[in-house]
Amino acid sequence: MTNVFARPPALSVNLNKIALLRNSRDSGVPDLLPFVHVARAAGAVGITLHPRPDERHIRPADVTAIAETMAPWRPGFELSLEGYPEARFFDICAEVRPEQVTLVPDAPEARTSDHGWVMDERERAVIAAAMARLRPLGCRIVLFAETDAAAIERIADAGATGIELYTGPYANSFRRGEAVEAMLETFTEAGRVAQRRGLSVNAGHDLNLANLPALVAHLPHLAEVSIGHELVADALLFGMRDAIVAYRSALGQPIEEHP
Ligand SMILES: CC(=O)[C@@H](O)[C@H](O)COP(=O)(O)O
Ligand SMILES: NCC(=O)COP(=O)(O)O
Repeated sequence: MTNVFARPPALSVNLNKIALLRNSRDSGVPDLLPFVHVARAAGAVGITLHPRPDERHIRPADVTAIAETMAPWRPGFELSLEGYPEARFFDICAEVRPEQVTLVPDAPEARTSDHGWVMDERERAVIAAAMARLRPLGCRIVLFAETDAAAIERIADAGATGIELYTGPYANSFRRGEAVEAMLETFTEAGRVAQRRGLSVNAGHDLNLANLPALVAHLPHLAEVSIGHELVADALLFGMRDAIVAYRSALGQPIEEHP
């Protein structure tokens, strides 16, 4: 299937790994704020931040400072926060009122986000409480999801705005040179289920310049990808601006000539 009619997906730049490097010393270097300016100038749709409970990378103060930096350009240049639905995270969201919140089912000690919501009875209760807290903020409420049609249906029943499809296993198989066509077809089917239920479709985790085009081709109406780890790794090699432009090109976005 080719994504020939829908608008190319937008790119939100996740700065977690810049913060991880910053936290390895007490100098405050690298400062995150210049990367916000570069991301906007390079055509990203916004910034994604994941203030985890252990503050291994993004801290609440980073969210506040980045929101203030972005203020003149919001809501067009979007702030997107990711996190587990608990009081600390809700307080951060209430303070900066992001355009989008993506809820992940991560345990506090999780090494990274490595699964979506199954929406069993316990999780449905957690999400219902989260919806009550987040809806008044007026943000899009997205749930991290796997390509499980039944779970996506339950996410729609819970009143979410959209899903973010977890792409970690796909990226891993792609990296190992394994056949991924079957996985891509499951993304296509998951996208169909989401679209039928009125859910927007985002995607994320371990996406990179090599594995993006096939995913985009198999996910018509993919609205947005949020990318951090591999984009920052590429930025170490060829600069943040050029990395963002390369990822936008891999998404099929028209690249305007920069002066
Ligand atoms: C939800 C997801 O896949 C990522 O956005 C997540 O934020 C990655 O977290 P780490 O950067 O802590 O691995
Ligand atoms: N939601 C995915 C994200 O924000 C970044 O994930 P990754 O590219 O760091 O794996």
